[in-house]
Amino acid sequence: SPPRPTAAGAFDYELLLLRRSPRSAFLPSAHVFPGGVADAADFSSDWLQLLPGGPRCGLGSVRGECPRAPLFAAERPELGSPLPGDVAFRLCAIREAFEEAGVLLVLPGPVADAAAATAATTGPARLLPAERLPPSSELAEWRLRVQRQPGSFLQLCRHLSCVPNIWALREWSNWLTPVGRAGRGGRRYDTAFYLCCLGQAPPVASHDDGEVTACQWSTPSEAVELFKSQDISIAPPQFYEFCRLCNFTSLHDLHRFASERALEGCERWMPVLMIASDGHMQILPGDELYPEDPDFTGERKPMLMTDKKIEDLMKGASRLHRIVTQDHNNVNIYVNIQPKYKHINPITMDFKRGKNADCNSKL
Ligand SMILES: CC(C)(COP(=O)(O)O)[C@@H](O)C(=O)NCCC(=O)NCCSC(=O)CC(=O)O
Ligand SMILES: Nc1ncnc2c1ncn2[C@@H]1O[C@H](COP(=O)(O)O)[C@@H](OP(=O)(O)O)[C@H]1O
Ligand SMILES: [Mg+2]
Repeated sequence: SPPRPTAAGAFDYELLLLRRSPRSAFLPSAHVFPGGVADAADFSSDWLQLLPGGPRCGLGSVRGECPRAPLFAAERPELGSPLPGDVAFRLCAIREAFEEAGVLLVLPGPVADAAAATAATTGPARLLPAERLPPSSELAEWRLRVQRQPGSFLQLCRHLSCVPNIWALREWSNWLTPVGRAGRGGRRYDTAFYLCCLGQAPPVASHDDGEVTACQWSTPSEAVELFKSQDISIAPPQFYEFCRLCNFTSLHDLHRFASERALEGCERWMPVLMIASDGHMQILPGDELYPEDPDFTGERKPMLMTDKKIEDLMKGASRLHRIVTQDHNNVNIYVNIQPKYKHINPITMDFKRGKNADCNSKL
């Protein structure tokens, strides 16, 4: 989201947060980023008629030296899809943002080639001006149609002579639901988080009164404060990302960082739960307690149990990368390892004492 006048040192951008329905089967009432499960329509070969040619439809290649996360590495042609996963996931993210929040991230089409895509998306993105959009009642009808039938999103793009702006999204992180946190029917998510900076005033976001019951724009530190004061509930991945975004008060700096960093790809993180006598921890890769051979399916050792206290598990630990929960809103991130993939560590703070643990913290 966009620059806006603020006091010196304050954030000049806000994040779009959506409150999930209390009836959701997974994370009811939690605040999350827009998004959802990829649909077969996101992998349709029909998209190739709208997107520029080339192996990745004009997306630059990821040149990082570290291996690609499995979600991105999967050979889609072998799975029956002509579109690379990364293209389909971006189409899914843009479709879901339209369905859930009514925000339509598209560019006037056609986008001729990779060079045109790059040129159009170097700086923070812009949405279509109102005069390029149909009347709001017509757009609302399209939104319902897409909610019912995800394939209608392609028809909408054709109707508007537009292309989903897949190039505005920057690969940011990849979270796999811990085995011990699976939802109904064992449901888990391998979630790609993309970051998109908009160089304009925040667009109107409207909830769908179904899956989503409220939309709000908040700065990263406001989101953390709302969580601390128990005004909103958020899951560990979103909490981690809010604290990571707290490093950036300037949209421009965030956009530059995310654009350069995205070329490295990202690491898939599956937190491993450790239940202690007075709380629990989500252990992340790089922590000295992270298992060498984590149980990704839950068949062997879905979570670690100890009768030690959290304090004992923290004492003397040298490599830390963990999210520690002592009460539902007393959640702290401890990290002292070097981030991989040119990423940045979250700003950490000690919520219990109500002041920042990191003396450089901007929170
Ligand atoms: C799971 C989503 C919110 C998507 O749901 P939808 O398809 O829209 O119904 C996803 O966007 C998301 O945020 N995924 C992040 C990864 C994940 O699985 N997060 C939940 C972890 S549960 C957890 O850790 C609970 C806890 O320890 O408190
Ligand atoms: N009116 C409503 N109230 C609660 N949840 C709803 C809803 N309409 C849709 N959903 C849920 O939102 C999820 C779709 O999310 P997305 O498309 O973002 O992945 C589905 O969850 P399930 O997958 O648990 O059925 C669906 O049931
Ligand atoms: Mg969703």
